Amino acid sequence: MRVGLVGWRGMVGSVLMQRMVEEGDFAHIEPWYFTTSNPGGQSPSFGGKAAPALKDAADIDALKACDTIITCQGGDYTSAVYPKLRAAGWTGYWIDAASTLRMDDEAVIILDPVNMNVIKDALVNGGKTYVGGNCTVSLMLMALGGLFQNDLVEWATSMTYQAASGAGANNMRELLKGMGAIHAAVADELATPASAILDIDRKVAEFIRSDANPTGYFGVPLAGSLIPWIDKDLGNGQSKEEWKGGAETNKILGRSSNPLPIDGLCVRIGAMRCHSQALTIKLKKDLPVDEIEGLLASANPWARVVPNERDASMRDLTPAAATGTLSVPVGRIRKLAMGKDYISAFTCGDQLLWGAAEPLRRMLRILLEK
Ligand SMILES: NC(=O)C1=CN([C@@H]2O[C@H](COP(=O)(O)OP(=O)(O)OC[C@H]3O[C@@H](n4cnc5c(N)ncnc54)[C@H](OP(=O)(O)O)[C@@H]3O)[C@@H](O)[C@H]2O)C=CC1
Ligand SMILES: N[C@@H](CC(=O)OP(=O)(O)O)C(=O)O
Repeated sequence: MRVGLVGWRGMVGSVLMQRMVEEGDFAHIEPWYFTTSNPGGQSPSFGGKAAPALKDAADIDALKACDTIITCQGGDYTSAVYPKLRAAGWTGYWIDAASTLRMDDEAVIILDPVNMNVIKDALVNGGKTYVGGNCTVSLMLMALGGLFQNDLVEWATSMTYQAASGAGANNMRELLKGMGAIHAAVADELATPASAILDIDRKVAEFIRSDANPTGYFGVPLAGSLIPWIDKDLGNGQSKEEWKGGAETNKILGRSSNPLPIDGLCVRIGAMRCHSQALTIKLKKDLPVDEIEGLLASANPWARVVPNERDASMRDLTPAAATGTLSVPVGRIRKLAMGKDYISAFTCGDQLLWGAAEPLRRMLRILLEK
């Protein structure tokens, strides 16, 4: 299978290449690398596989020569190229990280540990367009698939703690610069054990609010603060990121005609690449906590139940523990005071792996093994 790779050197694309090398995917494909900035340049040789010189990512004829195209180039690229390619008669498989096509009828949102049935139905019916889900949605479903897949959820609300990486590489850099600049603003006082903590705090607050604090990418401070809005304002009090929680979850689960109410607030915090979320879930029936934990743990090999205990939660249920791993820890599961069928849960996971690159890579494998 000739596979066109677009966006391979970006942040999501780099994680995808890394995972494809780790899993030996390049042994099964003929890679053609595309670029928007350096046509004719030398292609990389991921997985030890040589490839022709970089092709122009706007060249429809070159794209048409691919059986499958995987793009992590972004929504603008998808909007510009995908309609032209289909209009030119291309019937290959399009696998995309961008949100542009997600809600189109012809597209399936891919998260195979959760919706392999939906993917297989689409393949049988000739579906050719497969799009990775929103990172927060995918991570929630990887963690809580055991409840959703067994139709045990009446409604759910998710309050998120989303990492800087979701906004892009430059935003990750800005977070780190902000952390460093805050430290520098009070470095002398920190080096002096006798200095007054309220003086340090006042200087930090002044610095965070000052023009010297780097805020060019986020628009407001993130280090030492948080941002309670992610993505566009839909004009009804909801952010687009919050809307995706309900819309995409229901589409992934194949129940757009009978949707579950899923909503919440999405918040950016100063983590690097792990999104966390705290959930309140109304179950359809009263289930014992150990049964719930069993369902979650057995739903897929990556959901890892963390016992609802202090030490285990502090050690294993954090961005620091989950970053760079495919494991999706889920814990803090307990009955809430509202009633026996109300539970809490907390989960976190690497938003560049299950949240972005991994479902694309696995979709390619599904096609190769078809
Ligand atoms: N960030 C995220 O968490 C998620 C992102 N996505 C989707 O993936 C898309 C891509 O996101 P992301 O990977 O963060 O985007 P990046 O900005 O990291 O990369 C996108 C493209 O920018 C070009 N580029 C320009 N300068 C550089 C540079 N210095 N280093 C690397 N690439 C550079 C590359 O194209 P070229 O080689 O052609 O020059 C690259 O493919 C998003 O637009 C979104 O649609 C989906 C889920 C999560
Ligand atoms: N919006 C997500 C990242 C992202 O790219 O989402 P989407 O693939 O739905 O556009 C975040 O900021 O954390």
